Amino acid sequence: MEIKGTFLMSLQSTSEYRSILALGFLKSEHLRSPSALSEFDDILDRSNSKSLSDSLEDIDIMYRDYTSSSALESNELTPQKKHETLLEIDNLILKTPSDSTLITDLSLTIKAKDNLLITGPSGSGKTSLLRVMVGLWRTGTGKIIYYVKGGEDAEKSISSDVNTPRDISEDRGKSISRKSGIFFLPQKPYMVLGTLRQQLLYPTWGDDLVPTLDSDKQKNVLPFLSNSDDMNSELMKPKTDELIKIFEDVRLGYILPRFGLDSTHEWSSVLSLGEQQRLAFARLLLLKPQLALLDESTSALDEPNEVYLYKKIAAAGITYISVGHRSTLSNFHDRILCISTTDSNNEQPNWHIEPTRRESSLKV
Ligand SMILES: Nc1ncnc2c1ncn2[C@@H]1O[C@H](COP(=O)(O)OP(=O)(O)OP(=O)(O)O)[C@@H](O)[C@H]1O
Repeated sequence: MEIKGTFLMSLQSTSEYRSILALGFLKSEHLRSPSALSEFDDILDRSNSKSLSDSLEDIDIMYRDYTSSSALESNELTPQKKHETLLEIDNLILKTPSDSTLITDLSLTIKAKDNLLITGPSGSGKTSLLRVMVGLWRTGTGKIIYYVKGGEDAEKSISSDVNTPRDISEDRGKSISRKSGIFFLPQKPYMVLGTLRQQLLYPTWGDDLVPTLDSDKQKNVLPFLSNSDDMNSELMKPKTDELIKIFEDVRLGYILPRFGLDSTHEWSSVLSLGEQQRLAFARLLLLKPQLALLDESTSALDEPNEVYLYKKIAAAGITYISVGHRSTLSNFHDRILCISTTDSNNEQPNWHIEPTRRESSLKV
């Protein structure tokens, strides 16, 4: 995964900026800070001059209600059933904002519990594909359709928010993403200013939190949220004993006696990257989204911890798509999407899908 610059500087186009706004990700507190404002001005100025990338933005992302999935293989319409279609990618041609083609004519369907690993050489476009899937990039052509609960409402909200950024309120942004049932975990998890309790509750129950945008280490993070609007209610908010259990579940129980749940620290400095990655999995296990997009999210973990966490999310019924280089990752996935670098002399698609061969002892 390529990570360069600050979070703000990593926004590549007006659509990224709008997507972030649409998700209510940037809080008004940040927009009031002079340095943040000037960074935003810079971004907008640069974005306005990016007529090339904007003119290339032709990838459609749609959210449909899961009951409309044509690929349902049973007559029962209960969500989360195995074989329920969660995602369809149709004839996707993925380009960078500077118009280089990364992936040619990709079509694939992801069904519940059909976990996909994306591999390929460095620079082939794995992270870019996830960027497109979460709406950060739209450069290229084709369609991405998510089948989620309340999909049609989510679709309407997204298109209107993207088209009318002035009208975007944080609440609307949050409710859109809550409906999406999709959660994106980057390699470097997003640490908010606050307590460990608040780290865990972010982003779903973290309405009072301030993202730490001032650190060079915080970037490229788009927390799409989970199950339903109800998730945000105080009633659903996890209680202290549940939070403690989740820390134990991701093998982070040992940090609680050290810090407690309610003291504030600069967590991106205090916790190792592996600990931050486990904390991000704790958020995932609290939210239990339908689909998780994992971009080298276990890269700083040793193999036993990686196996353990994948087993946990599989047991929680979360379907996932991972990007990663480690060969052991194939043990936790059903299929591999292999992307190769594009060759202008070859008209064949630069990708293929193959089943994984798993070591039975490591299967999740
Ligand atoms: N904003 C941008 N404008 C132009 N090109 C870009 C931009 N961002 C990334 N790229 C290029 O797109 C290509 C794919 O990048 P990407 O990060 O998707 O690769 P990757 O397969 O995830 O690589 P790695 O395995 O090293 O993480 C790279 O050549 C990169 O330089």
